[in-house]
Amino acid sequence: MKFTKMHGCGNDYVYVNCFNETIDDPGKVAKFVSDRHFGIGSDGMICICPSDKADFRMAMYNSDGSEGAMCGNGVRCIAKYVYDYGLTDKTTITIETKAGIKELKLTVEDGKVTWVRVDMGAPIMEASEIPAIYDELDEIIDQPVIVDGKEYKITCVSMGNPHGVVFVDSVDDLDLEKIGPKFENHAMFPDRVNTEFIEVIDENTLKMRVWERGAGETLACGTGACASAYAAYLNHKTGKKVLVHLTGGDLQIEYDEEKNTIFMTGPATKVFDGEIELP
Ligand SMILES: N[C@H](CCC[C@H](N)C(=O)O)C(=O)O
Repeated sequence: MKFTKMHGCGNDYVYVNCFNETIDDPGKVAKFVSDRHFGIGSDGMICICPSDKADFRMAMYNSDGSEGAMCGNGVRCIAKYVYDYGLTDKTTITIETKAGIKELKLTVEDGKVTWVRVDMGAPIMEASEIPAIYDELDEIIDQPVIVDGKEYKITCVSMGNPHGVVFVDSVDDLDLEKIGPKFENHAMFPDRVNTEFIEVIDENTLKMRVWERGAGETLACGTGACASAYAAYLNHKTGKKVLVHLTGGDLQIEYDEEKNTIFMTGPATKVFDGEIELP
């Protein structure tokens, strides 16, 4: 199987051009290639597929083989892939995902895509749609949750995939390996959850660490940065536009209230091309 290793702010995936490759059991292949010792090493696998509704279609799989509906860093990298490899010459493209069709605007320098702005769509707060269960609440905003004997306050947002946003005093002090899985598998999230731990630096800046559903701690999460920026705005901690410092880089997130949509702008980077024999 031919592949390209790419990342957005260090959130790395194995990208497969499914115009040329056929993958019978993508969940199993994702698990194999993601292994950092016995495989290629990545947070998961992303398939770039034809679409009858948009220019391209994304299918994303976590490193544990589970399928995710949406991936913010992934759609930016697909934009770079399809432009740089000549699958399109358009600088505004649409990508179909399991969370709807996203529009992306590409910045091209010296013939290559460097930067991508994505219309990520509306944040979803309805608990049943996330899905998240908290008493009879329709929306879960700044609610106490006890994890590992400690009380945290959580705000739940879907960006097409489920997120729990937790504001903390310092993200550096967290033992994510210990608390991450407890949030991910908490009884309030029937489909598990991606958890963002957020330190508010000032009204324009957030610092974030993430424990992703199906992948563990990753260096960045685009949908998570959007969910966190919206949660920070809802909780009156920031304005509508913030810079999010993630472990592997920065993303600019802007909530457009009039359109009720979130714009995410960030880098997309190719690491290398390769070929792997699948077991
Ligand atoms: N890293 C991705 C999100 C992956 C989400 C996945 N872990 C799930 O929802 O199961 C991003 O940049 O948005």
